[in-house]
Amino acid sequence: MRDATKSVHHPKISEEGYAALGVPTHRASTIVFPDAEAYATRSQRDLDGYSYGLHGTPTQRVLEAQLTALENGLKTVILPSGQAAIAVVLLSCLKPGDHVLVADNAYPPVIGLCRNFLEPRGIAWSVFEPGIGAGIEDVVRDNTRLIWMESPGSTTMEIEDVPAITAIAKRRGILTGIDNTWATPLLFKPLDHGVDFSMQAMTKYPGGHSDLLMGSVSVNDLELRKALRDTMRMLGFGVSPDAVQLVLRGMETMAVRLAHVGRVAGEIAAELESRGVGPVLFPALASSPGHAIWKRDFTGASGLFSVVLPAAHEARLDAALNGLRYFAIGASWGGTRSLIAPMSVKTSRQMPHPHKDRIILRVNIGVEDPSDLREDLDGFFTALAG
Ligand SMILES: N[C@@H](CCSC[C@H](N)C(=O)O)C(=O)O
Repeated sequence: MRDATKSVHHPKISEEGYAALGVPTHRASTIVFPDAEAYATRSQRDLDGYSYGLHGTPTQRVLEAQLTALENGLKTVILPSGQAAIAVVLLSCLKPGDHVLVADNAYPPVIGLCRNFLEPRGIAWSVFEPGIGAGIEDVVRDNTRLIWMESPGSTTMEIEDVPAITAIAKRRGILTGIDNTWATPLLFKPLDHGVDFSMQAMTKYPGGHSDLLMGSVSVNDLELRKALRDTMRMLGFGVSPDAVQLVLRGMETMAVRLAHVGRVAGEIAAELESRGVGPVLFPALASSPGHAIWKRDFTGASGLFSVVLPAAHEARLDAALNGLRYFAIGASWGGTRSLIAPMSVKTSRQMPHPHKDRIILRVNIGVEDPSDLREDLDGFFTALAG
């Protein structure tokens, strides 16, 4: 072997006696095969096997298996973002002539996907009131193929009656999916409640440090997993093993972080409600829509809540935001840093909503000292009140 060849052919070394706690980052585009026949038959390999880097390396397989275990599922796929995960669910099971029912509190880009991508391709959509429960029976159509839920919903935080909806969907042969990003499978396990597609944006709590994008979908049915993987293959969707490694690391502390931010968010949300800063939207508060269902179905709360800004305070919002010391101004959430993001549901919400014309402040509680956070919020709401 000459030098140039030696330079690219890595020597085999012994790994005997080596063991570490972290998951190795296996990077690959090319997967190599032991012989010509193995290469020729690579497409027959099991979906959990290896054929091309886009479809996963052992690093991805570890994360898929770990999520499957947490979700009480059978299989999991991982996608480049939460929105990509939602899109792949919809594209894997809808065809022209079908209809999809979407919760009116769904992440706004889901409505954009329905309006701007599905509808021009002959897939009908409509929204349902998040508190509809068993009333879903009245709004499903003969061609409804999928019901898409989000509980609690983006920004407005209503909890949906998932068991009531899935019971009716099953009887009518309709698939169901949910964005479970707020709760993660640690606080709510959708598959246990009859949901077919349990999706979460791992961008948030599993990643946990505001530095990556990823999504996952877990299922209990091999055919659904195959349809998801086929769709991903056609669209060329895969995830970087480096990002997966960061999620695996983040997940090791997720239970501890969630318990902490859920407790602090609960205390602060209750304090803000008593102070009368405006309606506080947080499923753990008795005043929040769907609180009784949250108590029945969830094992806890995470650290994200919303505060509806009174119209009289809007003019002072920018100055109040600029005065924050510890809260950063930013929209994504679930990381270690506390955030405030002014949001509006004016254009995303299809149905009437009491806060449709208001600015809604989405508050992410991070892992800073709660006393610093209280001080910062005290100054913020004092400045808003004028
Ligand atoms: N429902 C959640 C998460 C939606 S996806 C988040 C992110 N943009 C991604 O694509 O990973 C929310 O409302 O934030």
